[in-house]
Amino acid sequence: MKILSAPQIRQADAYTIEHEPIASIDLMERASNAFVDYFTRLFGTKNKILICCGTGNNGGDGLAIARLLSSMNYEVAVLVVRPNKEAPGSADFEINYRLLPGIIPLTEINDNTQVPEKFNTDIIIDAIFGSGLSRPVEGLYAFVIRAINQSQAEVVSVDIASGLFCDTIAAEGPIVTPHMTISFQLPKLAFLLPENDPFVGEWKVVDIGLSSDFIADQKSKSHYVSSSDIKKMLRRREKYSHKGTFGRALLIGGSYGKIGAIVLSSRACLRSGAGLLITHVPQCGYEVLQTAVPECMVTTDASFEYISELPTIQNYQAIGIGPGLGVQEMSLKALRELLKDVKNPMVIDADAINLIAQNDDLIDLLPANTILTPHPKEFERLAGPWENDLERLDLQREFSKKHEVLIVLKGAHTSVSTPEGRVYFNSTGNPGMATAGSGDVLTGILTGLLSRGYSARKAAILGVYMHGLAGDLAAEKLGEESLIASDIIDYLPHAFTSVSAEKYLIKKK
Ligand SMILES: NC(=O)C1=CN([C@@H]2O[C@H](COP(=O)(O)OP(=O)(O)OC[C@H]3O[C@@H](n4cnc5c(N)ncnc54)[C@H](O)[C@@H]3O)[C@@H](O)[C@H]2O)[C@H](O)CC1
Ligand SMILES: [K+]
Repeated sequence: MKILSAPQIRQADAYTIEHEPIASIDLMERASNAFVDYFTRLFGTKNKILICCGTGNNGGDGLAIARLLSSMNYEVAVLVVRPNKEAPGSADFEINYRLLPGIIPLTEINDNTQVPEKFNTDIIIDAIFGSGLSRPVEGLYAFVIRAINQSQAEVVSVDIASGLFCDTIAAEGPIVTPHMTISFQLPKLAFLLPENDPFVGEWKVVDIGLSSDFIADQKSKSHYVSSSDIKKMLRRREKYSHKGTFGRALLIGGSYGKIGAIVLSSRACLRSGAGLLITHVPQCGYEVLQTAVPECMVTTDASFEYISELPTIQNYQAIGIGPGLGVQEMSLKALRELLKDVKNPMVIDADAINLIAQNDDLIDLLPANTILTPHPKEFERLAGPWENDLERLDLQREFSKKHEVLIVLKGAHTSVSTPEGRVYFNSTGNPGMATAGSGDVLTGILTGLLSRGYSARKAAILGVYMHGLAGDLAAEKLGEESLIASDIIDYLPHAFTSVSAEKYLIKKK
């Protein structure tokens, strides 16, 4: 799913009106219906609702929502915020103003003294500003937003929290801090920047039927990975296949006390479709691996405690290195040797990333399309510091372009950047996955998918999605608190089948 900028959304709006064609007021009605449809699934008629409206189209939505909810027996009141008494609202605001039934209490406020001290309501629907915000909020609007934020009510924003820009980090000036945002058609970039979290809350995108042709034609550097994107990517295991078909994977890692990391990667790699896996570990890991992962073959290093040399690396469709590796001098030597020789698709994680960050010569040795999987601290070691999330995103994009690698920056909405400068935000995963070994599992999945023949871009997007989905399925059963990395592996088969089963059903029709 593409992420469009506020100006692109405005154009999509205008294009739909002209080409569907549909009257702008009818499109507003459709959007309001879509909002109400989702809202009423979450909140019953027992709740008292106050709808705070600006006088643009976001406010117009608010008025239509008020009318629709009232017709469904919700107890609704409307507050219109209009600093300049004489200024008319947008055309569609004014139409919906006239359509507002008399039974809905309507208050208009024009200056700060009229802002109620306390909102006596269960839910506030925030429809002051939407995607048309053009400058930070001040004056009367600021007063109202502060009052909304201080209220005890549950706050639901229409399209986007009032005061938040669609395409960037939070501006100065007050911004609504909603519990939930119900947004139209496409997610906004602002929803995916962690520091905006207080101004987004939970969010849901509802379809309002903007032109799919127009959206398909738009250039966008940012994408949000949806389950339908994933279904299109997933390959079928062909009937006449054998274990060689799915490729040979090599994992390198582990050190004394950290053999568990490479065990997790190995198990995840095999669960992600690799045909054959060879895991290279220091000698101390031999029995552990053979016992914990009987399906993988094990080769051992000359060193007992650390990786100090490489096995042969030819004939592998994918190599993953890093989990549990450590940053010993001898392991650095082995990594340097690997990078000098390697032509295979590769995944680089954990201490292998730290070693690259500490040794400037290594980054240029990475083959094009290598996947690196840093968490933010590791990425900072690689690419330097940033001031805010938007800067971090730019840095990630630039790093990928400059070094022709894919960066999988781990976190909520893990972002995958490609050498073309595109960024794909993941839509699965939960806070329970912030647990030891979760990253090792991801490295295994990515290596497995690469060995299976997926391109680096597809392996990264798909792997991150499946990792998150397995974590979500595990959390559904086990809860987030107790989730451990092994659970993610245990639920990987369910993640793959849940996506592929739907896909094949679609294919059969
Ligand atoms: N996405 C769609 O296709 C649809 C969106 N709808 C809704 O329309 C809003 C966007 O409406 P718009 O009229 O363009 O802007 P706003 O309502 O967000 O703002 C109104 C108006 O306010 C002025 N303004 C901007 N910033 C400030 C400020 N800081 N202080 C004071 N005034 C400000 C500016 O002139 C704006 O134009 C979208 O979010 C949806 O809710 C449609 O209903 C359906 C189709
Ligand atoms: K809003």
